[in-house]
Amino acid sequence: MLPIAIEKPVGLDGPLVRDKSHVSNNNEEVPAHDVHNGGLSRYLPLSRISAEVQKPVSGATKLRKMLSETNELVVCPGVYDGLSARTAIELSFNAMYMTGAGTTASRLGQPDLAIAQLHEMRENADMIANLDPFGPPLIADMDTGYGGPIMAARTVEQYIRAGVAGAHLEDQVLTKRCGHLAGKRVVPREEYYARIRAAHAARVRMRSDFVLIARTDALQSLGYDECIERLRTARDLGADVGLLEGFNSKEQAAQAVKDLAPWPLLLNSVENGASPTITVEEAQQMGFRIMIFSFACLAPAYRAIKETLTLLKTKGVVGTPKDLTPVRLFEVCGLQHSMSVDVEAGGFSFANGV
Ligand SMILES: C[C@](O)(C(=O)O)[C@H](CC(=O)O)C(=O)O
Repeated sequence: MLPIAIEKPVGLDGPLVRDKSHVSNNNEEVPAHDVHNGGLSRYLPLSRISAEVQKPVSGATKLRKMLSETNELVVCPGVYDGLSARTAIELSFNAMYMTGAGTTASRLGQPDLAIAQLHEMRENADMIANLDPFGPPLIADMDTGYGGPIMAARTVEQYIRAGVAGAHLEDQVLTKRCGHLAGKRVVPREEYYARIRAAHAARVRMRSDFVLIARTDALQSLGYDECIERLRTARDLGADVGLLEGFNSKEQAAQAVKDLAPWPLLLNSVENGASPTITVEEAQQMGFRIMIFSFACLAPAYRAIKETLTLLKTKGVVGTPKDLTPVRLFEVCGLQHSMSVDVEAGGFSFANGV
């Protein structure tokens, strides 16, 4: 189900090469922040580049290999903008998830109700997926595919060109809503299958390792057996991974893994949503292969912003911790790399430091 296609690596062929100091003596990856004091730089200076240095591999190929060559659970924090993605990269997560709910909230200030469309989603995913060509692969939300089969295919093509490693495609009606809200409606089986066929055909045409994740939201209205039927058919139509949205219980989640084995399943963890909280360890034991935490960044960001703005409103101060200097925040966003680009090019912008 998960063969590795031969694919031209996505990323920059030029001077951006991975600093070998990230690899320890026993060949294990050393977290970037341990090496570079804040995950500042993953790139070698031009002067240290030689022929044998590692080239970037596409996120799609990386993700497919994680699924086909290991038994690990791929843990993906849900990121929604540049800073949350940079933070996940700083902490050396193996993969990331771009949440549609978070993209809609942060870019449009709107709820997760089919308001963000393909161009907003693609643009956000493109930015996040390309922050670090050597970084973690990005799984993205592709909702309903934003139309019929033609749009589902177009979405896959655009996501692949943007460097997205994989995405989930669901069976809700086009006027969809967050999977953890009541009142969801799904399209008939054949309409869903046409979306999946179109998405799979697009990935084959693009000769990409893009990981197609079939999601069903049918549990609420049609029940568990219908979900298993839909996912089995999606698998047979070429989907690489399954996602049953909104489990009612831990037992049901474990049962779905068994019923669809050995096909890999993704678990969407939305704390305080429709499903019980399942820990990474529990998901691992159940046999899930990917776990996304959709609200991992969005919910705490809202809380922190609100607390800070309340302080500003009531006390007239912001109260930023002393170590959170502007330089520190810019470092998270690749300041050192930007500076090295200028210096290597003979620029003078940083002759007097920053
Ligand atoms: C996974 C999801 O599609 C997302 O956008 O992150 C949402 C998350 C949410 O709104 O709770 C979903 O589960 O539908």
